Amino acid sequence: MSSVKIECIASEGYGIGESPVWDEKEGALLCVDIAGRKVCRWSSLTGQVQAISVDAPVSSVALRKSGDYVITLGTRFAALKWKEQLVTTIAHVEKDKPNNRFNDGKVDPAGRYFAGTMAEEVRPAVLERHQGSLYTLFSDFSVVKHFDQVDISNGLDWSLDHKTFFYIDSLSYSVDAFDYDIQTGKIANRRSVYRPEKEESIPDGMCVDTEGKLWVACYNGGRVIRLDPETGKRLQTVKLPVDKTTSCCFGGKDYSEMYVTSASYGMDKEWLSRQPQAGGIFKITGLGVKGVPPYPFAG
Ligand SMILES: O=C(O)[C@H](O)[C@@H](O)[C@H](O)[C@H](O)CO
Ligand SMILES: [Zn+2]
Repeated sequence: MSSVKIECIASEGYGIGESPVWDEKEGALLCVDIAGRKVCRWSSLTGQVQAISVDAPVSSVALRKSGDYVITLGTRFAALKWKEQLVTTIAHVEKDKPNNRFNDGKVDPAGRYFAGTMAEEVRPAVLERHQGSLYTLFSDFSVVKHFDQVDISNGLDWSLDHKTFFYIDSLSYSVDAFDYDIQTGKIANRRSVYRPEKEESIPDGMCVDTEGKLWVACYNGGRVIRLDPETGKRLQTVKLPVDKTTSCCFGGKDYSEMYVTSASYGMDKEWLSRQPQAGGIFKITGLGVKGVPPYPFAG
């Protein structure tokens, strides 16, 4: 058995840390602070975090084939040039829903950017229900809506054979799967592959490992769990020193390390004093399993 080690690599006290993505070229971890309206980059070489402030809640970040990054910002897909600190809008959805914003997003193996929306929260997990939708941004900058009626659009990733799309609508308390057509980007045949136990609380961000198993960050559950989407069984639980674990990705050397983001938004003083690392980024080593490199947006 490998020995699992957990380290807080940045105690930035993010409001809602989210969307960890390994940038191999930079040897860095990208992530966002949704509430703090920042895109952040932690360098594994210096241990320092650089941040770019933006003018709306930024909920996900992804690599881009042509270099730099793409982000979901408010209800927009946008391009981010890091050095220039320049943000330009690519596409705008839900102009008629001023209380909505994008939430989690990720690029599929063919370079399409998937991201879903939600109503802004009054406090964690309290919001107007069924306001969100799931979208795809294609490389030609066209946008397609897959479905609506989403509460909190969250964790997403694809199976190793690209035939299945995994998705979480947090308040449905279910990890779902769809058939995936990698040629067209279409999804079909939604079903549940896992329902969290009570102490796992709210399923949030998610990533796949090289054995095709799913890792899900449990918001208010203070843990990441490893699931077998074929059997619906939980294989492993890794507890973290903060309750609001939001998302996870693999990165580092050979993608053998796991990075976990967390939130502090909605915690009172007493809770924060018990969990001073809330809103920090954590690195987990010794899991004995590797991850899949992130796909860059093709546009
Ligand atoms: O990052 C997200 O996915 C949401 O924006 C967060 O606010 C929390 O995850 C949510 O509160 C959990 O229910
Ligand atoms: Zn999330």
